[in-house]
Amino acid sequence: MEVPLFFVNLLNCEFLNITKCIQMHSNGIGYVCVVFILCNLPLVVFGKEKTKGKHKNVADNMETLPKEEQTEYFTIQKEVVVIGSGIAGLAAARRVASDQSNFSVAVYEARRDRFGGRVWTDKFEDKNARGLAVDLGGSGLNVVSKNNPLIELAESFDLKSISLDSLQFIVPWEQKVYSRDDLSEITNKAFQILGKALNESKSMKLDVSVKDAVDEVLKAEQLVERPEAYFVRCLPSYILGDYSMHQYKPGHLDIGYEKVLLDGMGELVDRLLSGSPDEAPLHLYLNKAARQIKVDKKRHKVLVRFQDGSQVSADRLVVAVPSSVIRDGDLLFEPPLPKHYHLAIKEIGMSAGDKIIVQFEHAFWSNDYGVFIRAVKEKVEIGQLQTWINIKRLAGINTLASFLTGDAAVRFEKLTEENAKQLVLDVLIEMFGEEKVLTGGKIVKFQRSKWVADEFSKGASTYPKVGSDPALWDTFAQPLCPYIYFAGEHTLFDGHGSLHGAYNSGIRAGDQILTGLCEKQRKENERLKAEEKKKKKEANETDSVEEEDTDEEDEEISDKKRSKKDEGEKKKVQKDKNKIKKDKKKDEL
Ligand SMILES: Cc1cc2nc3c(=O)[nH]c(=O)nc-3n(C[C@H](O)[C@H](O)[C@H](O)COP(=O)(O)OP(=O)(O)OC[C@H]3O[C@@H](n4cnc5c(N)ncnc54)[C@H](O)[C@@H]3O)c2cc1C
Repeated sequence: MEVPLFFVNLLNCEFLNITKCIQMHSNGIGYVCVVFILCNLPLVVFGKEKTKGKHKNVADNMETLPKEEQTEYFTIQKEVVVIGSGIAGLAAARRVASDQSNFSVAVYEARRDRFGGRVWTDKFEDKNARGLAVDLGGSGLNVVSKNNPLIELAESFDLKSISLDSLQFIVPWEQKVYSRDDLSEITNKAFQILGKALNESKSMKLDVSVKDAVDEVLKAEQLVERPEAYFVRCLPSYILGDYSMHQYKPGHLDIGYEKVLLDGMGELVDRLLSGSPDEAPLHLYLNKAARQIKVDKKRHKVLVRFQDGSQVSADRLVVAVPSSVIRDGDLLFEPPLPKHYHLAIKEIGMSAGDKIIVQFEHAFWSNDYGVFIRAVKEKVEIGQLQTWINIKRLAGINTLASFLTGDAAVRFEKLTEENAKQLVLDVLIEMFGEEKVLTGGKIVKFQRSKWVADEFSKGASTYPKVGSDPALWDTFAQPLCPYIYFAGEHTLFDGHGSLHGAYNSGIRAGDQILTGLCEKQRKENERLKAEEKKKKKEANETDSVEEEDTDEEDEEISDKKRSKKDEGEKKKVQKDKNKIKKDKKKDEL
């Protein structure tokens, strides 16, 4: 065999030349196996003896295939790389791993010490902590969403879920506390206000924020100082300030997140990684922050370069990092993302949101309620520690968890640990009174997230800003065929900003790869093109046939004309002959 030429071809991944090279020199002796390590193909098997089936005459067959499929023809397993080990990335990887005979999959995660992304059951400080008591990221499973597969998934993993029930609404400056029937009257009225705001905004062409639309209704109906007004102003969509009223649906953000897992949401992502007993664990690489994604058309691969200088190549890539990471150019694409992807990522809102968890020596709050909501008066307090979850009621630990949303989260992240703790105490004193809070003793544990400052999340979750269109989210539902696929809560509108949305997007990306969406689309495009070409050709042929027909018709016409002319001429000749005869007779006479 012409060894140097073979290697030149191998280095360039010129499969067609390699096969020809081997065919020329193997003289039909058995099979030749080549491991295309350089080209990152797992195994290629072919031979001349095999007369039936796929490998009968490889070189000839290959020539009939498009270049891109020449690689695929030989590849037994396609390599899939997933960037980002949030719930979306893990769902995509798990889905792809379900077809092990055709795909191998590996997940690369930027963080050094954990996976799960915005799901973070932080057991670092207390390894024996009940997961729920240390959930610093997404934890509530939406029960009103018809599209929430996580409830069933948690059940299949035998994870116990519990419901947050019994709400108490506290209006501190009025020293009023509402619960049960009183509260359901307030919440009903609050949602009537929202409904009115929604209807009025729908009649307007221009979109407005939930906040502005609600404020308008409150002002018009003189409800500003009513408890239902205080309640509606506690809703996250109001707090965010620029949440689109046109795109508003209560279940997206404000209601339904009532079920939590006793062992924490981290347990669910653990199971996605490790799999059920009959599944193999996923391959996960931590401390691998992707920096650049490069499509290598020559090799029909996509390369991922990491911050540490290493790189991997893959046949298919799932990008499951938060939208903010792409928006800020922390992950570069070569060729660059198409313009409409950039536009979408810029227009999609990213909320600021955080959680705090505080454990006391003793519980000083009532265990009759699962959730406490605090109304606020001052603008600066909007979104600041308004909703509190009673972990004691759920897991028997003297712990409360609370949230920061919008500007309040950004400010809170900048506070020192001491100042943050002090603010928490101040708020609790306002809600429950100093005397009671003092009975709680010391703070024994204080944990908080900083999702905005975190370079791998840069915020809590996506939401529709005033004037935005759901189609922005769906932009990322479409892969950059055939190499790059997207997953993440920011890649589908139905479920954006949620755990179930992230999960569903991962399953979608996995399915797009498994079912060969891009290949199908390419074939369909080719079919349409061929059809169009055929139609054009047929149209041309009809034109020329028509032309031929016209010629014949013309000929017919001219024939007729000619015969008429001939007839005319014959008649004239006859006439002339008769005249001559007559003249002759005259002359004879
Ligand atoms: C405080 C808070 C509370 C929430 N509460 C709820 C709730 O109760 N219910 C609910 O449904 N949703 C909730 N959410 C939203 C929910 O957590 C998210 O929608 C969901 O977790 C997003 O998952 P994801 O996989 O799309 O993204 P992520 O979980 O963010 O995953 C992306 C992954 O990519 C990694 N990454 C980033 N950059 C790179 C890079 N360059 N290279 C490699 N890896 C990279 C990140 O580290 C991360 O692991 C909450 C979110 C927050 C922050």
